[in-house]
Amino acid sequence: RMVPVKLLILGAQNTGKTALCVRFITKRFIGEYDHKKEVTYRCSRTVDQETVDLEILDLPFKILLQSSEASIESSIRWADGFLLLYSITQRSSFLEIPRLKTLIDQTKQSLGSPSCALFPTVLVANKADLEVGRKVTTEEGQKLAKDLGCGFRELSVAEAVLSVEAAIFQLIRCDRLTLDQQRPLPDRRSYMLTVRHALTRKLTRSKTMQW
Ligand SMILES: Nc1nc2c(ncn2[C@@H]2O[C@H](COP(=O)(O)OP(=O)(O)OP(=O)(O)O)[C@@H](O)[C@H]2O)c(=O)[nH]1
Repeated sequence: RMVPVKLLILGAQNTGKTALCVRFITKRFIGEYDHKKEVTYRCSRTVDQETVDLEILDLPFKILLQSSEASIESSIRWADGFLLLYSITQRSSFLEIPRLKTLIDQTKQSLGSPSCALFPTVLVANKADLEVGRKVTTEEGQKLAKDLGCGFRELSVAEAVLSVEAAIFQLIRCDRLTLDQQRPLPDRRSYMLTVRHALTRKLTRSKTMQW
């Protein structure tokens, strides 16, 4: 694939969007960030023996709130796949997810895309290390992901780098699958011919076996 895969990370304030991006790019966990602006991270990774160029856009929640609808929509239109983040310690961030998913679906559908299955999305439940402060169960996360038709991962950006990679790789694999589905179907006539040839061969063989 020549063009980079473009991923957009969305979620409520303090869910760990920037921490996740930085973890993925640098493999390090950095607790606090001064900047609160929109950042696009660029990198290359090997996924299933294939090099993939990536662009990951981190939209801080404040910017999301202040932005005009048009500029959020243009970020959504730009993206090939979405990571929706909430924190297991912040119930309001979990409740924010369906609204964000609806925004994605409406924006993509307004482009004339036929189905929401065409927009790979993974729901990420972050801060799994803060078990004592848990406000959203794993089952609730799984159920929401199922209802919204997304993948699901519960992880801790603070504790594990591999699970962050796994979540992003899952999204890239979904994206690839989507591209495969969008490939044109084989020509109907040549397909019918293939079936006819296969049937003829089978019939001839069974006749030979019978007689
Ligand atoms: N304990 C714990 N803290 C985390 C984890 N991930 C992020 N944090 C902390 O959560 C806070 C918010 O992280 P950010 O990455 O700035 O969150 P954000 O979603 O980018 O926030 P906005 O820019 O406000 O939208 C920071 O204090 C992080 O150190 C995690 O897995 N575990």
